[in-house]
Amino acid sequence: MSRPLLDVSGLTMRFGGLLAVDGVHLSVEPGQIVSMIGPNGAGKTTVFNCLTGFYKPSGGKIIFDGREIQGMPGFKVARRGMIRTFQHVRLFKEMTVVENLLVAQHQHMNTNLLSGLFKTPGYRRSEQEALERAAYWLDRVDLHAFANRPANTLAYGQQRRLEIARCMVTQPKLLMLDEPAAGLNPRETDDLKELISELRDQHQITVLLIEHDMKLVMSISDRIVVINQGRPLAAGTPDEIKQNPDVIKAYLGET
Ligand SMILES: Nc1ncnc2c1ncn2[C@@H]1O[C@H](COP(=O)(O)OP(=O)(O)OP(=O)(O)O)[C@@H](O)[C@H]1O
Repeated sequence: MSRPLLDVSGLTMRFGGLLAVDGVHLSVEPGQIVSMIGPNGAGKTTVFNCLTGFYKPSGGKIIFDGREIQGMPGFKVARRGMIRTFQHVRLFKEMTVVENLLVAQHQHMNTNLLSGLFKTPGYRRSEQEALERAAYWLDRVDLHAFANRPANTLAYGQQRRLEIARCMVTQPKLLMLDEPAAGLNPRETDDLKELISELRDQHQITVLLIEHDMKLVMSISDRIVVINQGRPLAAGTPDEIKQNPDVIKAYLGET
């Protein structure tokens, strides 16, 4: 078996007296789609926040792409290739669709103020590559026709797809999606499922997903990790998780 891209052990996050995440372990192999599920308030988003450097975990080890990253600031984690979306759409709403994709790449571009001021050949090359990547991903998410529209004029499902494109232009190693299907209609959810599968199958992207839509989770995931009250409850294939009595009791039984 290959080395996991992400290997989390004993992850703990305490907010005052509340142990929101308590000894979570998680392993994600390259090229897999792994879903994290659990009831509301189980600690899933807190795990995401710890992984991506938004929170400094109270304990535990996070190995990403062979390096320990626990406690590393978010911008450094992002530069190492761990990129996420949020539960609520966070686009630059007044900017156009394509501008959103260019801004995202600037943080990752190998240029500085001087090269930008003097428009050096290296800077121009980077700009050109950024534009080409933006065009490529706009095609993939079916938004090319909307490139020059302000992001806030897009339908909700399109904004969600733009967020994924915005992650993809930064060429991540791990794409983390926090409830990407929330608020989508069944048709948009199907499109999303197709897009995420395409990312894995055609672009070899590894995906870690938080999602409440069980139909989507069960059909798309290679592995599922279940968290309940901050603690790991079960991990396995969709079939194993569907049949796990603890999971049925804690989570699926509720729906
Ligand atoms: N910044 C914070 N300060 C204090 N408590 C927090 C903070 N963030 C999360 N919590 C608490 O940690 C617990 C886990 O919350 P979290 O949002 O991680 O759950 P979740 O599994 O993502 O839930 P949902 O599925 O509803 O999004 C909750 O009790 C929440 O109130």
